[in-house]
Formats: sequence, C-alpha cells, structure tokens
Amino acid sequence: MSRKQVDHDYNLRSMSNLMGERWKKVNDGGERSLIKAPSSASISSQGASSSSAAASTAAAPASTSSTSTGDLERAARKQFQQDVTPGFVYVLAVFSALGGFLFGYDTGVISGAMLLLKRELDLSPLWQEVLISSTVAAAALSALLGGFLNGLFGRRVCILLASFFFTVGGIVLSTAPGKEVLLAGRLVVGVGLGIASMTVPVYIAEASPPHLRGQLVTVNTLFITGGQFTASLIDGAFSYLRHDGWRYMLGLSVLPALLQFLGFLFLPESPRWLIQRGLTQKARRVLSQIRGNQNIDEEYDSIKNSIEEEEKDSGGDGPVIWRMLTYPPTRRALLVGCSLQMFQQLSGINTVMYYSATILQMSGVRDDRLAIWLAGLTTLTNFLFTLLGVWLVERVGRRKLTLGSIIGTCLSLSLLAIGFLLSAQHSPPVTFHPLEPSIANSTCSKYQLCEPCMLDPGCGFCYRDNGSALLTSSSCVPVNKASTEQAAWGRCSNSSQMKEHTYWAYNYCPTSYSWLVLLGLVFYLAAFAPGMGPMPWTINSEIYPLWARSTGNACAAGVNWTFNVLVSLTFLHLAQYLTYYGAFFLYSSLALLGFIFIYGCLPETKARRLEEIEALFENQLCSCGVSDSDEGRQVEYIRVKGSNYHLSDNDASDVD
Ligand SMILES: O[C@H]1[C@H](O)[C@@H](O)[C@H](O)[C@@H](O)[C@H]1O
Repeated sequence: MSRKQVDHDYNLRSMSNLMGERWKKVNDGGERSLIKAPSSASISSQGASSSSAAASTAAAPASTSSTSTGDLERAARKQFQQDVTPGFVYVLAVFSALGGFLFGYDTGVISGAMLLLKRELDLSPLWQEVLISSTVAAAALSALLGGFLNGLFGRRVCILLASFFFTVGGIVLSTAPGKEVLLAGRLVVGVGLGIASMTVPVYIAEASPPHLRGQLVTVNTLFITGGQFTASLIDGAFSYLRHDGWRYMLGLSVLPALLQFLGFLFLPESPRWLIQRGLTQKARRVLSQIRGNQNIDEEYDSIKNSIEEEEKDSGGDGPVIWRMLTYPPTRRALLVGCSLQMFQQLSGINTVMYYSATILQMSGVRDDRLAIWLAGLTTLTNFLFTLLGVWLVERVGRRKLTLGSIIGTCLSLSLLAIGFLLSAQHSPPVTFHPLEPSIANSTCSKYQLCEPCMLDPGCGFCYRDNGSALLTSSSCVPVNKASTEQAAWGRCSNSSQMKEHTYWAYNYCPTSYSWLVLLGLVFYLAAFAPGMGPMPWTINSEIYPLWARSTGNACAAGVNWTFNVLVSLTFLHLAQYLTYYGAFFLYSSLALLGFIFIYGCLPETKARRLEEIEALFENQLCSCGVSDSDEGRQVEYIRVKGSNYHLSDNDASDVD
C-alpha cells in the first residue's frame, strides 16, 4: 500500500498517544529535534497555521531550565515560522490564481457587455445566447483536453497556454468588427478558461505544504469570485459609455492575463510533475526553491516513493482514464470529485447570480442602471463569503464545511422558492385589456394574472404604481422582439418616454413578498460561497494520486462546465414549465440529494499529504458517514534535523 510505504519515510508522531510533552535533543551535527504533542489549545486553534503549530512546541519539560527552554522555544518558533511557510509559495499561488480571476471576470463581464452589444450590433436573442454559452461550452471541452496537455507538458506550460489564450481572446474581443469575430474571441477565451480551471488548483495543491494546501487552493475560488465582482464593477462603470463600452469591458481582461503570462515565464514547474517525468535534479531544485531554506530530502523521497508505489498499484497499462475506472480507489475518487462539481452547479449558483438583477427588480428597484450596480452587491457578497471559506477550510476541514454549506444552500433555495410561491399566489391581476393593433396577434391578452403573463417569454406586464399599491390599469402585452426592455406596442413601448408611475416588468411581477426573496438570496450566498463554491475545486485538487491527477481534474472541471451550461440554458424553460418556485424547489431537492451523497461519500482530506489521500478511497464508497471519527485527525509538521516531520495520531512507534 503506497501510504504505508510512504509513512516509513517520515517520522510519524502520535498526537493522541503523546500525553506529555516531549523534548528531544539530538546532537547530530548540532541540529535539534523538537517533538511534542500539541496542547489542546493548539489543537483547537491549529487551523494548520504555522504560528499555532510552532506554539505547540512552546512548553518544555520541568527538567529543562526555563531560561534555555524559553530561548529554544523562541528560536524554534522563529525558525519554524520561516521554514513552514516560505513566502515564495504565496507568490506562486497568487500568480496562479490570476487564472481564477480571469475565470470569474470573463464569465461575469458578459452580462453587462451584452446589454450594450445587443443594441450596437443588433444581436438577435439567438446570437446573444450563442455568445454567452459558447465560452462555457468551449471551456467544458478544453477542460477535458487540458488533462491530456497537463500530463504531457506539465502544469506550468498549461498555465502559460491558458494565459496566452486569455490575452489573444481579450484582444480579439475588444477589436471585433462584428458578431462573427466576437464569437471567435469568446471561443478562444473559453479554451483558456477550461485549461486554467483544471490546471490552477492542481498546480497550487502540488506546490503547497499540506497544512496550507486547502487555504491556498481555496484562494483560487476567492479569485474567481473576485473576478466576478470586478466584472460587475466594470460593467457598471462602462454601461454609461453607450458607444464601444463593451470593448473596454471585454478587453480589460488582457491586463491580468498578460501579468500571469509574464509571471509564469519565471515561475517553476510543479515538482511532483517533474519527479513523475523523471526530471529529478530539476525537481529537487524547484522543491527547495519553493520550500525556502528547508531540507527537502524527506519530502522529495516521499513523493518519489509514492509515485513509484502508485504506478505499481494503478493497474498496468492503457489510457489513464481507463486505469482510473478499473482501479477502485481512483474510480471512487473520480465519482466523488465529479459529483461534487455536478452538485455545485445543480445548486443553481449561476442562475441565482444571473437572476439577482431580476430579484432586485422584483424588490422595487426599477432603474436598470441601479439594478446593475446592486447586482454588484450580489457578487460582492459571494466574494466576501468565499473569504470566510478560505478562513474556515483548514479550521473545520473540507467535509464539515461542504456539508454545512450544502444544507444551508438547500434551505435558502427553499426560502427563495417560498418567496416566489407567495409572490405567485398574490400575483397582481390583469385589469386592463388594451386593443391590439391589427397586425399584432398575440397570446398575451388571454392571461388574467401577471404570473402566467411573465412566465410567457413573449409577454410582459405593463402597470402603473403610485408607490403604495398597484393601480388598476395593468395589462399583459407582447414584448418588443428587439429589446426586452420595452413592450412591442402601447403605453410601455418606449422605455425612455414612459409616463410617470408606468412600469414595464419583463421576467418578473411586482410583489410585496420581494423581501422574502431578497432574504433568500442573501442567505443563499452566505451558505453557498464558503463551502459549495470553493470545496469542489479544492477537494478535486487533492483526491487523486499523481498519475491520475490531471485526468481526474480534467473530468471534474469538464463536468462543472457542462452542468454550468445545462443549468443556465434550461432555467428559463424550467421556469416556464415549473414556474419560478417550482424551479427553485427543484434546485433545493437536488441540493438535498447532494447533501446525502456528500454525507455518505466524502472523506476528510484536511492536512493529509497528497500521497496519503488515495488510502481514503480504499474502503467501499459511501461509508464515510460512519467513519466521521476520522475527522479529528490532526497533522503537524515540525522541523527536525532540518527536515519536515509529520505528526499523526495513528503512529506512535517512532517517537524517540
Ligand atoms: O466555484 C465557482 C464559484 O462559486 C462561482 O461563483 C461560480 O460562478 C462558478 O460556477 C463556480 O464554479
């Protein structure tokens, strides 16, 4: 078994068995070993931070003089803090996470750009849909291709390639003379997105020390949501520039893309990939560069041994995906990884984000521009709660965070659904039936309530509101095919010249239950963003053995993008057939299904070495719910004889 083998290469120290504090001094070349069990305080606050880990060395036994102990403690703590987290790993994580930023920016900016584009280029609804979904579809395909490229050329080349695509795509988009070139630009950006989305988490996970891995990979999702927030600000700012504003919106992504490209010309390849390719000297050099001044022998040997073991275990020849599917631990890991990504998208995040402007309009925000700015608040909330996830991931672990998040998501989706249900039940009636012009022959006039009227994509609700109650003259009229912002004819047909207190509602109904929907939206983001947003990416970056890592992440990212496009494309149809509350109840049930799956099938990977994690999938799938006790395992790294040592609670044999 690879894990057992690897454990020989590390000095595993028991934490639970070590009741007292131990202090070991080895006069071996003048270097010291500091070994002790962490105090309960350090366990609870550990959060894998280097400072708390160092603090666990803080108490010396009575036999040691307090002065020398204090000096040693201080020296150990200082060295520990420097050694455990060399700054270079942060530089590397931030430059990689620019890929996440571009992911968020390029997927987020298009909605604002589209408002201007459709007017300027006279885009039909079909073209609008094609321009929006082409990027996501291209990302789904290129994420799968990215697995192959990653294995062949390495993580660094793939990130360079992705930022190259982002740069070229951004230039093409900002200079596009027409919709065909725009489509080409969106496809190029999509290819970059797919490759970046699967490579960046893998690269960060492979370069990070285990106690920081979760946090640093989660930073990538923080950058995704940061990109989405920035995009909404840029959309808001440039929406005032009616002519060519979209060129700036789409083109600005070139800056972070170039920055990442230039940065990665100087950043190193993943040491794990180098070792796998037999480039051992280079791997050593890179590993010691990333680990600062630490001795990397132990870690290097551990990775090397486990790669050899994994290769033996992995069940022979054939394409990687075949080997993954025929080898039970990787098959289970793949199922868990892909399902997590699927449930992330089935929880409706992108629908909620996309729909937030409408939700805000339901709440009485009728000014388009204001709605755009307020939608920025949604992306900001998503960003801020992802930050909470970065803070929590090493404290509560992946499993609890994901479980808590998905159950909150499920409840808030129900709240949203109830809000929509009450709005539908108290839907304002159609009280005014204007005479249709002779050329028009619409079905809109048959609706008696706002609810069925707004669910019909061809109709909208034109009403008068004096601010306190709906006035009587509310009608259901056809929408203008060229712009959903106005009716085809009648009082609401000229958005700029509409009479005071006359409003056009497309896609929503004015309701007094909007506060409930708004509450559901905020609750949803607060629940989703810290866990279900980042954890699928973080967990996927760590659950596969090295030989299967790029393929596993490629499949999972492909599943994410595929469900992203499926959920976004089907939402309006779903709303038409099931109504809004039906659609949100459906998402809520899917989230509940996700909770059951995660409860049963997701093991805790916190603080385990990547090489150890394969063993978590050796048991039959979906037995995790019964082995929750395993979650309490704490792992701590202490510098001993200039090396990394691994403290674990299940091996006390080599303490002295
Ligand atoms: O993890 C991210 C994040 O939660 C984003 O907000 C969302 O738009 C993406 O689809 C998702 O993959």
